[in-house]
Amino acid sequence: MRRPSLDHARLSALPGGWRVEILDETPSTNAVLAERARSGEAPGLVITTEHQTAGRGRLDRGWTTPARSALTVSALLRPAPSVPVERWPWLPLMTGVAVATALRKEGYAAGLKWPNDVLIEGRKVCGILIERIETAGASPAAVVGFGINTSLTREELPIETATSLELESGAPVDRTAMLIAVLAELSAAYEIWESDPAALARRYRELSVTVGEQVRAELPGGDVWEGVATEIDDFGRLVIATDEGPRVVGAGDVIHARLRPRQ
Ligand SMILES: O=C(O)CCCC[C@@H]1SC[C@@H]2NC(=O)N[C@@H]21
Repeated sequence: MRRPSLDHARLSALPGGWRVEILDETPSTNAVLAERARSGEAPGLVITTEHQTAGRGRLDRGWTTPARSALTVSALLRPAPSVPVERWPWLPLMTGVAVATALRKEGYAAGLKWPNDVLIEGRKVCGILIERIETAGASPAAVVGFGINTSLTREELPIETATSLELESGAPVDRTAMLIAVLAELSAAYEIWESDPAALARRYRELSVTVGEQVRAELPGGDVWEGVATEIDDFGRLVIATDEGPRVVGAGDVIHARLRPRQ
């Protein structure tokens, strides 16, 4: 059965100033939006597609999904120059807060695996990739990309520790409604990011499913640290109690010992 398309009409006038453009097919919504950002596009533009064929993932991985089986979305922000640059690393975590909050309001038991994977019952349902784009004559842009698996079947999942909303709920997902809900939460989380970083950190910590877990952190330089994740610090980094003492992780891949493959 053909999966339903996004509903242009319901996405045409959204609160928060979001302007949504829907592409039938594109290699990567982040790539399209980054190009628009470089040409000086104003914040608020959202690019989504029915079929992303060569999406970009974290750590140079790919992110490709069958047509109409996911929400593959990129939203353009241009933080005010008055926001300190040290707050930028919180943007991916902020996006995780927005997606997890939207999913929770829809009844999913969503949580955040550090830094910004959204999990349901230990399985990944959404990945997030933020790209910073320098723009001549304007403040730098953040391309906020997220991919939510909405109706992927078990056979279509890229890895056995992934899931989709429909696999979790057993019910069809209205992708248009879900996109509207996530954009509303993105507006709210962005406002908190701009005005009250401590409140954002509190919200992130409430949603974290990594703190308290036995984890293995694989760092970009090749180091591997194992231990219990003890906290998210004020810079959004993960602190791990290893046998050699506390270690602070700013970037890398974190694997939960208890991540469960779908049976
Ligand atoms: O590796 C991850 O977990 C991050 C995946 C991010 C995928 C999204 S889908 C929409 C946007 N466009 C891209 O090319 N990537 C992001």
